[in-house]
Amino acid sequence: MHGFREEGTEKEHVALTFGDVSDGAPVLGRLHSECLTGDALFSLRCDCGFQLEGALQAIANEGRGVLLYLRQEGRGIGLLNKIRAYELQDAGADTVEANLRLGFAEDQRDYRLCLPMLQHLGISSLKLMTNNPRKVNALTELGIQVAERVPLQTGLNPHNHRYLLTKAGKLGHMLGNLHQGEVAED
Ligand SMILES: Nc1nc2c(ncn2[C@@H]2O[C@H](COP(=O)(O)OP(=O)(O)OP(=O)(O)O)[C@@H](O)[C@H]2O)c(=O)[nH]1
Ligand SMILES: [Zn+2]
Repeated sequence: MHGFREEGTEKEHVALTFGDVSDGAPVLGRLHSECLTGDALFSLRCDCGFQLEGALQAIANEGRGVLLYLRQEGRGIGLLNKIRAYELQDAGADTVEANLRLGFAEDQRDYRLCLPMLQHLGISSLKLMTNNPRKVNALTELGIQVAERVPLQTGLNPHNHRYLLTKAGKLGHMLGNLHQGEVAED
């Protein structure tokens, strides 16, 4: 485990590595944005906890990989604002509309902080586990090669179905099999 402090925000980020990641070959990796509710409190409103567990399992299976745990709670708006956004969503807004109503962009994340973290670890090429094209583009622009995008689709349930549809429809996430009929109702 490697700890990093971001200049300016003073946020503390963490990298977990498994095996030798600095030999130059593409590394199975995940940029995971903090989600206290999903990652630690088992919320079913999103897919974050399932993705975190799935990514760590995949890295363990591969015997080699990296997870950057980025303190970008709520797509960068912070925990308390995410709770406010959830209240708006309970009143009918979707996840993007809620952010906009609170005066934020739909996605406030900035991935530039990943570059010094990956450089420190000797990683220049990733097999990136994500459904989010913005992460692929951001890393590529930073000069990190994305040798492969590995889909990370897991945790679909009745509570996050609408949220995932919005991510696919408005945020460009590459998610297949989101049809209502395939979701068991509770
Ligand atoms: N503002 C806001 N943030 C949310 C909401 N639900 C989850 N999040 C945050 O969204 C971030 C995860 O982003 P996602 O869009 O789910 O996934 P991603 O990281 O972009 O893409 P993947 O790599 O495919 O997982 C975490 O920081 C969560 O806290 C929501 O309704 N509103
Ligand atoms: Zn989440």
